[in-house]
Amino acid sequence: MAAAAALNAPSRILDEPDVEAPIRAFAIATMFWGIVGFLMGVLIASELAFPLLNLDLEWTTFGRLRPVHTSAVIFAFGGNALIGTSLYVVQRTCRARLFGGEEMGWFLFWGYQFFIVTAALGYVLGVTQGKEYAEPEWYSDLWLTVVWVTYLIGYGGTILKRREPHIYVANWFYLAFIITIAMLHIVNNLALPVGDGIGKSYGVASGVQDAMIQWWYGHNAVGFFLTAGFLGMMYYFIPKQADRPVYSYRLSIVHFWSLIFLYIWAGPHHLHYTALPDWAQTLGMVFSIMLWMPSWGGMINGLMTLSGAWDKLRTDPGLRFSVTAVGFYGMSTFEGPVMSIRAVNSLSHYTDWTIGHVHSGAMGWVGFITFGALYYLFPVLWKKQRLYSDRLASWHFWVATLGIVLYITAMWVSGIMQGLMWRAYDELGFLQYAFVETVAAMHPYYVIRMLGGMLYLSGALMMAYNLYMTVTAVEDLPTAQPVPAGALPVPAE
Ligand code: HEM
Ligand code: HEM
Ligand SMILES: [Cu+2]
Repeated sequence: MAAAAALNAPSRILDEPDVEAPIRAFAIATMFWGIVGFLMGVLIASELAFPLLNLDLEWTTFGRLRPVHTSAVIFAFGGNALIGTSLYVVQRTCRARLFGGEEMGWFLFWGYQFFIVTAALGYVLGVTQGKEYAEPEWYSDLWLTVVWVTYLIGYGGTILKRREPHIYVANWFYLAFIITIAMLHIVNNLALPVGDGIGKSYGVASGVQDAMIQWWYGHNAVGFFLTAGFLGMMYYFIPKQADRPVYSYRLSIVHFWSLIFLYIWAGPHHLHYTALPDWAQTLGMVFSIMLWMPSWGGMINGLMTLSGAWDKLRTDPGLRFSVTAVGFYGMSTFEGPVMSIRAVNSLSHYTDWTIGHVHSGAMGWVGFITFGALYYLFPVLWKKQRLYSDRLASWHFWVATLGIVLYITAMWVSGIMQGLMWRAYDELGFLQYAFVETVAAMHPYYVIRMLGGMLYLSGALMMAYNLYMTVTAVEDLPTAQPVPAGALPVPAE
């Protein structure tokens, strides 16, 4: 009950435009970086299909642009979505203004954009730590640490000064995301700058310890950035869009604790058949398989929230994105545990199967839950009566879904084919295929993936146009009349 009351708490105290202004900026930045990141994805997908497009220039090669893509979609698109929505959600569910106010919001906004730009510039110029998803060199890392600590203070401070006794579950997920990312970021980036320039450092760990720390980081970046944070989004926006309380509040708490407890141990599934001791690989595998359960618990909780409101899927395209996102979440969290089984991983590792798994989670879950939230947020944040065009949003939905389906089915086929070709022997015990033959066999699938990416990108462009028109062409909400105190809703205790 307390939870439902928190979710429906009146947001009148937040009506002053100032606190919302940085959140509007985060919403715009999410859209902007999303398009940049998807465009980069299409570009590197095209480079894999047609290597000529590398242009023979160091700045435009696949090797340098790939981290521009991954960082743009994860940290710029996903990060702006998470910071923006978390600041929106925490103020409403806590009935408190952002701790640190508008200034804090703007510092976070510009500080984070500055981090993104310094990191991306480094990649293009060849400055990198060479650690996947942790490529930025020490100067960008230090700056991000400052911004992130500010974020923790702003977010935590808002929870501490809340006027609603209960801490709604979405905040738990967001807080786990903020705290864990701080810990991962600091430990994985411990490094000593060397040389007279600023572009080089050595990490403090080496060998297999370094590998383990890197994949403890990498795996939990998936678990806490791409999963926990977006689950916070799910737990706030799906009930709002469906106009129903969370299906089971108790399940959401079980979901939370089991998920964060299990995720943190599963990192070694990225290091099967390496120098990492066998027992650690087995540990990672076992925890990954167990992770299937809380993941599906969360999926069921998200989907069942629609009980009695399924008809809304026909009329609310934003909700359609959110619910399909939860479906993709369920799919990728089933595929992940399967791939973590060592025998399966011996086939899938290093192949496009991994890339397909990544993108059903990334484009399907992370992308779609964010699109759903943006379609909900834009009219609310700009106080508009409605979305400019439901029809266009519907087009976005189908075009993007088709794009994902093309992407991941192409990668399943090419990945499994690639794995099988690598391990094929002839009757004399020689490898049956030269490596270059496997590369040639990938070509048609790389073209299909590129087309899938183009569809996904064009969907995002439709969204950008739709949201722009929502802000500029849709009538404002009538200005709210002050509500007499006696008419305020009271939580049912
Ligand atoms: C237009 C849509 C997209 C296209 C065309 C695309 C394309 C690509 C390509 C070609 C790669 C490199 C694959 C390889 O090295 O073989 C890649 C990697 C990656 N992309 Fe995307 N991508 C898209 C959207 C996204 C989104 C929305 C996310 C995350 C939210 C994402 C996250 C990643 C990650 C994490 C990797 C690295 C995977 C790994 O190392 O296993 N991508 N993408
Ligand atoms: C129960 C949940 C999950 C488990 C157990 C799991 C497991 C795995 C496994 C075994 C791999 C392959 C490692 C390798 O062979 O190198 C992998 C790769 C990956 N997964 Fe998942 N996965 C899960 C959910 C997700 C979700 C929801 C996302 C995205 C939102 C995701 C993103 C990734 C990424 C980005 C990689 C590639 C890492 C890299 O090599 O660069 N995973 N996952
Ligand atoms: Cu992992």
